[in-house]
Amino acid sequence: LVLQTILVGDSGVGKTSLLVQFDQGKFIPGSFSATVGIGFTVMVTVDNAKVKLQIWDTAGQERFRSVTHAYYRDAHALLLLYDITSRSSFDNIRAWLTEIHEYAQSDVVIMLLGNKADMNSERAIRRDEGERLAREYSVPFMETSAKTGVNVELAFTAVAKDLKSRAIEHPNEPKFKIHEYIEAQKEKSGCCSYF
Ligand SMILES: Nc1nc2c(ncn2[C@@H]2O[C@H](COP(=O)(O)OP(=O)(O)OP(=O)(O)O)[C@@H](O)[C@H]2O)c(=O)[nH]1
Repeated sequence: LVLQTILVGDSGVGKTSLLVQFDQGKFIPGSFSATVGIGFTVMVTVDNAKVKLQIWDTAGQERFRSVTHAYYRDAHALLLLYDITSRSSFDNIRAWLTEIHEYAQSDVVIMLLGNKADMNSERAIRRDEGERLAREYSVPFMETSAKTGVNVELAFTAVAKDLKSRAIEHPNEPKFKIHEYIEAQKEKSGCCSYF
C-alpha cells in the first residue's frame, strides 16, 4: 500500500523544512532552494500495520505551479501549509483550496497546517482563525513547527491512519475519525498548551 502525499502552500511557509523534520528529526536552518518534485518514501506504522507514504515536496513559487498541478491528480493526501507569521500565506489558502478542488481527486484527504508555531511573538494569524478556516472547509487543522518538531509526526501519522482506513474496508469497525483522533492525540501529548 503506497499512499501519495504532497505538501503545498506558498513559497517560504516551510514545506521542505517540515519534510526534513519528519524524515530526519531535525531542523536545518536557512532556506532550501525552491524545490520541485523532491520525493521520498517513509514507512509509517499504523495500528501494527506498515503503510508506505510517498511524500512529494512542491515549490510554492508561481512559475512551478503547472508542475504542481500534475502531482495533484495522483495524490491521496495533501498537507496544505501556511506560515502563522504571514498574513498573505494564510489569505492564499483559499486560492490553494480552489486549485486543489479543481485538479485533485474529490476524495483526497486534506489537512491544514499553520506552520512556524514556535514564532509566537511574530504571530500574524491567531490560532482560532486557522481553526475557523479549517471548519469552513471541513478539514482537520493543527499548528506545527518544523523547528521544534511540534505536531509534525502527528500530522503525518493522522493522514496515514485516515488513508489506511479508507483504503482498507473494515465493515465491523467504526469509521476512523481524523478530527477526533487529532484532538485526542493533542491532549495526550499536552503539546499545545503554550499556544
Ligand atoms: N522558526 C521557524 N522557521 C521555519 C519553520 N519552517 C521553516 N522555517 C524557515 O522558513 C524558511 C523557508 O522554509 P522552506 O522549508 O524552504 O520553505 P518552503 O515552503 O519549502 O519554500 P519553497 O520551496 O520556496 O516553496 C527557511 O528559512 C526555514 O528555515 C518553522 O517551523 N519555524
